[in-house]
Amino acid sequence: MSGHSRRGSPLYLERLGLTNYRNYETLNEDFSAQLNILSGPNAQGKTNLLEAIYYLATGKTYRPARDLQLIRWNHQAFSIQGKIRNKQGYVTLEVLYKIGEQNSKEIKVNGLKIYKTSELLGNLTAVLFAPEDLNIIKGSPLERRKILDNDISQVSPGYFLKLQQYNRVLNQRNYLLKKIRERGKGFDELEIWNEQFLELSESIILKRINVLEKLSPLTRLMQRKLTNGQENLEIRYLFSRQKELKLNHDLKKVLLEELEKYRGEEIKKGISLWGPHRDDLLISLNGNDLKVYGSQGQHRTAVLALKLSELEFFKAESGEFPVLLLDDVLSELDQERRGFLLNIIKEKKIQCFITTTEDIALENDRITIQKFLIRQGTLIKCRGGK
Ligand SMILES: Nc1ncnc2c1ncn2[C@@H]1O[C@H](COP(=O)(O)OP(=O)(O)OP(=O)(O)O)[C@@H](O)[C@H]1O
Repeated sequence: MSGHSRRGSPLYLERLGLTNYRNYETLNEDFSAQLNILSGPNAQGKTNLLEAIYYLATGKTYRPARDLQLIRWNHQAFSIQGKIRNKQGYVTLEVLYKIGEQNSKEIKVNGLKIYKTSELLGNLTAVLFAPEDLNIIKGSPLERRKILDNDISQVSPGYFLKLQQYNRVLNQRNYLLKKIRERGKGFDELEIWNEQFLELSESIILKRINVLEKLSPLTRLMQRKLTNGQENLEIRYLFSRQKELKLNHDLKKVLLEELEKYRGEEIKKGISLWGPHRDDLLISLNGNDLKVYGSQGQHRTAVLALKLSELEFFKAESGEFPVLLLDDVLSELDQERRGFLLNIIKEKKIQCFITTTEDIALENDRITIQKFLIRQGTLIKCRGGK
């Protein structure tokens, strides 16, 4: 990596460049290391910009879209470039996606092509908070697992690789289970795949529980701070959506028992019925399942607490706070929570991008605010910052 060491300085995205990305034809902009406010009416490109930053951090979009759909309409390729300052010094990241006979994606770190997305991870880390994050509480188990998987992948690229391997093994195992159901053949092969399935399941679940045992106390603390000590938030790992798993449990034994328990049924149904892809998180407030008993406001506060604890988690794991992307959520928070959030951003020196349709007044001194107006994929920097 190039550049001088910047021990203790905050990580931030200094410059972002876009070419034919969503509704941006070209963009080349410098950002503040602290607060960047992106304001504009609906459908102008505010979320698209946050999405591009998140893409640079994770190598994929977080929205339900394929790479192909990110290319500006009637064009053949998109690119995202970022100049990042992190503990390594300066790092440049670049993603280029092209339509061709074989659609192709190229990622470069400091100008050098990398061949695995896992090598991109960790250069720029990001936490996103968007309105749809309420689904973390209300939505399917997938929404809750995604939090863990996305966060862990950013700080442990090895975990990201394990997830990719797991998905391949899972597909293969499902294919075999179906084959056995239909033709009654393939039992020996299944045993071989089961070995890998067990090994990967163990390592993924172990890492998730490990991280959760760090994240849960942080979230609990944040929730207490946000509610003047009134609410105790707890997050627990639910194996197969029902069994609570902790670090001190004999995971190998639990997994082997599950394998035996579902053996017949899996063949009958032709699909894997257990594994990390079917686990869940139980989020409870003062002992009650938040999804079932919580009010809308409690859901919102819990998600905020979770997001804030993710920031601390990244700091503890990588030594740096991530970039915080707040998509249209500030207006959803009351004055007190908004102040709490802004104070954290200021005190911890976290670079933050806030999108908004309203002109938000942020009564906050001692923080550098750079405002931008977004109009149809064009950024207009407001002079004087504020
Ligand atoms: N591949 C694409 N090519 C061109 N334009 C696109 C593409 N994908 C999305 N858009 C356009 O981007 C715009 C949406 O941008 P974005 O989601 O960033 O809106 P926003 O400014 O965040 O709005 P809101 O306040 O409503 O959330 C829409 O006008 C949409 O048509």
